[in-house]
Formats: sequence, C-alpha cells, structure tokens
Amino acid sequence: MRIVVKVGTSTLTYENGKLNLEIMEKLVRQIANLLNRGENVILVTSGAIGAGMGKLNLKEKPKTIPEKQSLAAIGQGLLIEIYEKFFNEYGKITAQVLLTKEDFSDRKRYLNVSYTLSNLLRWGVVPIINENDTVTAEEIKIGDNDTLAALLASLVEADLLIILTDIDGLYDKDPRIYKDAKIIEVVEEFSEELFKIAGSAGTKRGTGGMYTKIQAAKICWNSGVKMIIANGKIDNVLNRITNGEKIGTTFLPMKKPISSKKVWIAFNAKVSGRLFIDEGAAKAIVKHGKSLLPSGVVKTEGDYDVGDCVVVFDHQEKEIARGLINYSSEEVEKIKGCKTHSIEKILGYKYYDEVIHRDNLVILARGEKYGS
Ligand SMILES: Nc1ncnc2c1ncn2[C@@H]1O[C@H](COP(=O)(O)OP(=O)(O)O)[C@@H](O)[C@H]1O
Ligand SMILES: N[C@@H](CCC(=O)OP(=O)(O)O)C(=O)O
Repeated sequence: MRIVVKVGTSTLTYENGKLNLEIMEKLVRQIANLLNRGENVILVTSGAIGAGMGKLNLKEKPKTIPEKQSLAAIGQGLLIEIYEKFFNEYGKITAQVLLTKEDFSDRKRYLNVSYTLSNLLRWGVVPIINENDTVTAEEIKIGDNDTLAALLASLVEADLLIILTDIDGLYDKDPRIYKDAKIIEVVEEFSEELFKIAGSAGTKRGTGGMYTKIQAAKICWNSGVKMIIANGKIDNVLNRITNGEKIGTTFLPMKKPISSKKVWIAFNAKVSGRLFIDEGAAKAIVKHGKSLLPSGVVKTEGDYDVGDCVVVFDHQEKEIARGLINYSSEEVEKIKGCKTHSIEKILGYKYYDEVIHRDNLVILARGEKYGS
C-alpha cells in the first residue's frame, strides 16, 4: 500500500507552541513499523510555524507575512531535525521535500515531483513534506496541508490518506458550538453539502479546520483515494487503521475515479481564463459528456493560450467545468457563438472543431458563483 499520513500543528504542538515530542516519537515508531511491514509511507507534516513560535516563545501567531515566513524557516529545521533523530533510531532514512503551488500547477514540475517521490519510496525512504512557507507568497500558496496532502496522495496514486488531527473525526456540526454533534463514521459519497458542516480551526495554531479537510476529501473522492480523519492522540492509531479497525471518519473514494490527467486539470492546473457558455452547451457537456463547441460560448475573459486551463461557467455564472483550451483568447473572441464549419472562414485556419475536447474537460460542479 501507498499511504500518505498528514499530521496537523494542533497534534504536533502543545498550546504553548512547543513540540509534543511524545506524539512525534509515537508517530515515527508507527510509520517505521508500517515500513517494516512493506508499506510505502509519505509523511506530510505541519508545525513549522508552530515550532518557530515555540522556539521564540511567542504566544500568538504573528499577523504579518514576513514574520510567519521567518517562523517557518526557524521551525522547519527544528521539525526535520527531530523527525530525523527519531527515524534514525529505527534505522529509517528520511528526505525533506518542501513544495510550492507551482510544483503542482506546472505539468512538468508535477511529473518531476512524482518521479522523485516514487524513487524515494522505491529506496524505502520516508519523504517528509511541507509547503515551502518561507519562500511562497501568500497569494500563490496552497495554504493548508490538508489540501497539499490530498494533492500529493492523488499525485502518487496512494491507496490511503490518513489525516491526523486533534479531534476524533468529522462531526455532523461544529462540536465546539453544538454539544449534541455526532461523529460521522463513513461518508460513502462526497457531496458539496459537507462544506456546510465544516467549521474553522480548533486552535489558534491550526489552519483551515474541518473545511480544508473536506476540500481534501473532495480531491481524494475524485482521485480514487480513500481518506480517513482520525485523532492523532489515539494509541497506535496508524497501525490500527491499516489493520482495518474502524477509527474516525472514513471517506470512501469514487468507484470510477477520474483519470490522473483530469485530476490535474481539475485541482492543480493554473487557471488562465474563463468561458461563459449558454444553457444548451452546459447541458451537452454535463449531461451528455460532449465536447465544448464554439457555438455554445457566450463570453470569454482573460488572456490565455492554446493548451491553457480555463474555467467554464454556465448561464447562471456557476462554475461547472475546467478544461484545456484548443484556441487562444483572441481566437475564441472571434469564433464564439459560431458554428464549427465557419471556424476556418473566420480565422483562415482550423486546429480543431471543439473549443475544449471532452478528453481535456472535467465536469466538477463546484457550484461556486463567478467572482466568489
Ligand atoms: N464539523 C466538524 N467536525 C469536527 N471538527 C470540526 C468541525 N468543524 C470545525 N471543527 C474543528 O476543526 C479542528 C481541526 O482542524 P485544525 O484546527 O485545522 O487542526 P489541524 O492542525 O490538525 O489541521 C477541530 O479541533 C475542531 O474544533
Ligand atoms: N505549512 C504550515 C502548516 C499549514 C497547515 O495546514 O497547518 P495545519 O492546519 O496545522 O495542518 C506549517 O508548517 O506551519
């Protein structure tokens, strides 16, 4: 099995920001044991900023970006030093991998990360991954490690993503507000409704709370990866989960996951433009799995080139799809609303009949209104 384990700051650190060495040691011991059993494990760890805060004795997470980035630089070294020390005790080799959003959005870099990780796993090494917070500008960050872990799990085609946090799983409402909240044991089918029950982070140290874990579940669902949210403080949690014990909340994957190329288009590719299409075209691509033809395009926005990723909005300006486009924004401006047979007359040439071919089009109702 290929297993990605993600552990959050709230599990790795005490309230005073210092690292919880006992938890870290137990986590490492369990991962080492999984390796001995023949499994491949990738560890996605948060806690760099938290550990930096602990080292400087800061009580509150600072607000400014340079301060947070400096803390990540201080804390990341400390974090890795401790992991390496513990893994070393069990004779395991670790490799630090710090990633940025571009490592996922640039197709070549994406494939490169995939080859490197596969090689590390082949060598029996434990890749220890975090976002490269120190160098990543706020507006181009992935921003939370739940999403990062899910993108990675999909990239390495993992069988399982285990998210360890400070709560027993997903509750049907925010348990801090509602005392009668109940844990959900299994989510058989992903639904956008899940976002409504997800609240923000439980501690000042955490990022994203349950919301980003649901985002991760969405990526896993579409990529065919099973995901489990469990309490990182439960004794022997990783070994128990991998032995089949029901712990926390399990999100089952889609039976027929979308192809890895489409996963990349849906969740990783940088968006360069937007297309607004009419009701008929929306029905054709969503209900009948057709390609998008120029006749259905009403409006185009953004400056994109052939092969770039664009977001497709329906007549109510709701996002319904993403795809790799066959024409540039200037060309689409000229051929929008036109029949396929007139493309050549208008442009003087024709690359394709379709604006987006269905092989490069992912239908994923995000339901997000344009501009939100
Ligand atoms: N519906 C919900 N079910 C469970 N936990 C929730 C829910 N909504 C919000 N939370 C909060 O999410 C927190 C876990 O996320 P977070 O603080 O970001 O931890 P981590 O550092 O592990 O990512 C929990 O402590 C809990 O307070
Ligand atoms: N990359 C950041 C953690 C970001 C993050 O998602 O944190 P968390 O919600 O604790 O998993 C860090 O190392 O501090």
